[in-house]
Amino acid sequence: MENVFDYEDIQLIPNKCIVDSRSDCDTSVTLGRHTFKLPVVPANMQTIIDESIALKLAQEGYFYIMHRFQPETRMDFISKMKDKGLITSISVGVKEEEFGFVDQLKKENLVPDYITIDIAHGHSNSVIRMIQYIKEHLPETFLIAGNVGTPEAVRELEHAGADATKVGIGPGKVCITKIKTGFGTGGWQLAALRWCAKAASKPIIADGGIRTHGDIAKSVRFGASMVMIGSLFAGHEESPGETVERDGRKYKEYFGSASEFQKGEKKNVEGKKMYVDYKGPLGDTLREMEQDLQSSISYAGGDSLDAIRTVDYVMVKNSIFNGDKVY
Ligand SMILES: NC(=O)C1=CN([C@@H]2O[C@H](COP(=O)(O)OP(=O)(O)OC[C@H]3O[C@@H](n4cnc5c(N)ncnc54)[C@H](OP(=O)(O)O)[C@@H]3O)[C@@H](O)[C@H]2O)C=CC1
Ligand SMILES: Nc1nc2c(ncn2[C@@H]2O[C@H](COP(=O)(O)O)[C@@H](O)[C@H]2O)c(=O)[nH]1
Repeated sequence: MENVFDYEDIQLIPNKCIVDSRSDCDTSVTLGRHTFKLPVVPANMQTIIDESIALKLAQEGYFYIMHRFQPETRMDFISKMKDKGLITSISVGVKEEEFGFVDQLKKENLVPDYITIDIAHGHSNSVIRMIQYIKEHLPETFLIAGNVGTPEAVRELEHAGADATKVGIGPGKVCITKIKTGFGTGGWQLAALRWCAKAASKPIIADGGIRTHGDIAKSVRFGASMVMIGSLFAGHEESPGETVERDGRKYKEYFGSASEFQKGEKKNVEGKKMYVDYKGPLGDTLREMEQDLQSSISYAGGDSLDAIRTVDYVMVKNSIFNGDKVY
């Protein structure tokens, strides 16, 4: 790796605009058999998504991935979504009982449209075994596997049968993997995405480290088909986390999936908890994301996401905010 950079080190270079209004720009993206309004998916974390947010997102044409931290509710969730004719998208782990869960899905013919294997260190035999098992028993399901941070890992998971890979180890806002283990893509997530995307033959989901809406366009430029976001989706009215009030201001909790709060014990903790500003309704953020991305497309000189994928860029080395604090 020669070029190491992150989101704030990059600016995309504008091209001549071909639309008369930003609303003429189409932000939709196809992943698997379905097309979604935005190339963005809220993180499959317990303080980011729950069943009612999943329902709202699916009804409104956004991609979602339900988390895996209430495993006993997953069958019922899939049934309810299927009854309403909505897309089903869930997460699994790799422990022994998850193989039984896959068997149960097959037996009851509750085949999810999307399954995400959600593991910290996805470049592992346990993940490869799970990919092979799901592909054997639920071949119709679009399978996302992660997380990884190297081209070798992308190639190996694709070769095992994954339909998409998720890139990002340690760049998350509530992540402490980078501090506790010394490993990961924290601090160079955008460069790692580029490195992985060059090796990929299937879609890549960039996961973690998104701090501004412009980072979504940058992810698309560097090879992402979809972008997974936690912290920017935390703190909404609908967000599952606890709400607290301090000095007249509202905050909501956001904790890591490998935090003590999620695990209920202090073992192999690689995540922390924080409180983020209350942000109001989720719909407002989704709308603003869409408008900002439409504007990105217009600056790229096109009318669809593809225009962003080939724009030129410059490296500005940590200077684009000139010391301003954003978000
Ligand atoms: N994207 C990221 O940077 C990170 C994300 N996370 C999130 O935290 C959650 C928990 O992740 P995870 O701990 O993987 O899931 P689990 O706690 O479900 O662990 C899955 C299995 O993998 C084993 N395992 C976990 N980490 C390693 C490792 N480094 N080497 C070998 N075996 C390992 C575990 O055993 P054992 O516990 O005994 O080792 C367990 O058997 C997930 O939602 C994940 O996305 C966590 C850290 C980083
Ligand atoms: N190292 C850890 N990473 C975690 C944990 N829980 C979730 N995550 C990852 O973070 C992203 C969200 O990142 P953000 O910058 O948008 O907030 C999420 O999708 C996971 O991949 C954790 O406990 N430790």
